[in-house]
Amino acid sequence: MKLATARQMKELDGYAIHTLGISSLLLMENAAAALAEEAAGCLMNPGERIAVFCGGGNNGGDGAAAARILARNGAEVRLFLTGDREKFTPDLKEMLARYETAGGEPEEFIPGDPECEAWCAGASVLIDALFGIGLNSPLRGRPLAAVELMNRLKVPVVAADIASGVESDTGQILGAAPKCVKTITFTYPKIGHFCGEGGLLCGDLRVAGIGIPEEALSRIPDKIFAVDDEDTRELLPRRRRDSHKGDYGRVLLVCGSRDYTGAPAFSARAAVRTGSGLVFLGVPASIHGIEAEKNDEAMVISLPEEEGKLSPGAVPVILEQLRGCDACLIGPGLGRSEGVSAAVRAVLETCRVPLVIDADGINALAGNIDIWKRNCPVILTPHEGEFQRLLGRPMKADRISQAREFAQASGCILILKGYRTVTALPDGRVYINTTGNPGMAKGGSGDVLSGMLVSLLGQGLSPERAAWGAVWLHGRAGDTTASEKGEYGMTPTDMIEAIPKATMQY
Ligand SMILES: NC(=O)C1=CN([C@@H]2O[C@H](COP(=O)(O)OP(=O)(O)OC[C@H]3O[C@@H](n4cnc5c(N)ncnc54)[C@H](O)[C@@H]3O)[C@@H](O)[C@H]2O)[C@@H](O)CC1
Ligand SMILES: [K+]
Repeated sequence: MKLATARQMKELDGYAIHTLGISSLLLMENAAAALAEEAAGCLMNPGERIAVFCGGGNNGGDGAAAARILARNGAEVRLFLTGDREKFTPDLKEMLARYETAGGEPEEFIPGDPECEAWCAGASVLIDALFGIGLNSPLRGRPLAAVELMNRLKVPVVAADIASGVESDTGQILGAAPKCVKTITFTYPKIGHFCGEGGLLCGDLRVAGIGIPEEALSRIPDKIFAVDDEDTRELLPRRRRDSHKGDYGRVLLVCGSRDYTGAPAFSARAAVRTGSGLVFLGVPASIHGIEAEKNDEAMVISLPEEEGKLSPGAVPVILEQLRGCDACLIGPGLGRSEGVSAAVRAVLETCRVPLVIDADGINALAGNIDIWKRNCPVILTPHEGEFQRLLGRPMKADRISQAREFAQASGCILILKGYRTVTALPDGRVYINTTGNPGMAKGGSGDVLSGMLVSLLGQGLSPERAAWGAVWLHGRAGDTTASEKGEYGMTPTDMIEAIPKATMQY
């Protein structure tokens, strides 16, 4: 699902209005009709109360027009204004005039007014039309008081375009924002509906067309996406009836240390469950027996080690194993040592097939290995802590900008894990994941993801599709697990067991 930035939306609206000659008031009426329909959906009967909070921009204009439509349909509507009248946009002024012509009386919102608060407490729905994509500073004064009132009352809030106070391009809250049951957005969803706090506040999201023609819509570049069911429909390769295990990839996983015996098993079992033909798991010699015990399907290879971690002597064995493999994963549970750094460096320089570098593989890269020296597509899968170590400094911008900048500069695909994991591609495209839940926030989850990812790469998916596809599928397996076991008790092992169900739609 394509997303738009605030600037792109403004350019698109401007193009529709000034170049195609579509009336801005018509666009606003269309937006308001969709908003009114959603608000009316919250009523038990048409005569119930609705409070509409309008700001001084065109988002307020949507609210004013929706107020007129709802009142005409029999609702008991009050419209509260929070902006300075002198600064109202022309379209808001026109919508207020139409509201008055229809018999409505816009009121000034007075913070703390007991009569207003008591009336609003008896409403069936509140409409938040304070700010949309034009928000440019933290909420203060009357708009802030209106948001605080909305959050205090136990009345469902429906947002016009985006919850006011949510920054459209990042999802960050500027000052405060209402918790909404529904958001009705126009033309394209925005990043702020999926990322950051904004993703938690918008409630059910509906996207309404407001009459901007197809030819104009294509002006928004295909750069930012929220991955949805539609995008992943054809994700996995078909398994032909006459195929054999060689058709589903040989993958090499280099993982584990004496202190981390779970990570290799999570990754290897996840790769098996995601459909790999052959999984080779290279681990330090001292845990070979443990891993062999844990993994029936994977072929466990013993690697030279020192004190439970890979030694430089492991490098030639790993490189030998790498030959003939279709994809490689290095990192989960390796710990930190000279041998680990040597192995990561050697694999990076030698590998000719897609390479996933995760966890301690990323830590080994931080500061001392040049990731530009490589001959294969590289996918890095850090969480925020690992990412900052990789950058060598704290993140200074929002997750999306930071991830995109890194992917473009390094030429690597970056999967920045966390709530709404971001996959950034070297060409500037960014995919925001929509699956997953807090039950997955447990040690071992990341190892499951990297195993699924290397499996998809081995099965021949392009590195781009494998990256955002594995993240989505991993979240889906997590969601299936949470629905069966609950978020508290679910484990990475449960998630691995849920991968088959998560892949069953294909
Ligand atoms: N023709 C169009 O452009 C359409 C616009 N529509 C609506 O218009 C919205 C965008 O309208 P605007 O660009 O007027 O912007 P907004 O209505 O989002 O409001 C921003 C206005 O308030 C000011 N402002 C920003 N942050 C503030 C703050 N923290 N405190 C006080 N004032 C602040 C800004 O200077 C700006 O004038 C969309 O989100 C959408 O709801 C829809 O009606 C569809 C068509
Ligand atoms: K709003």
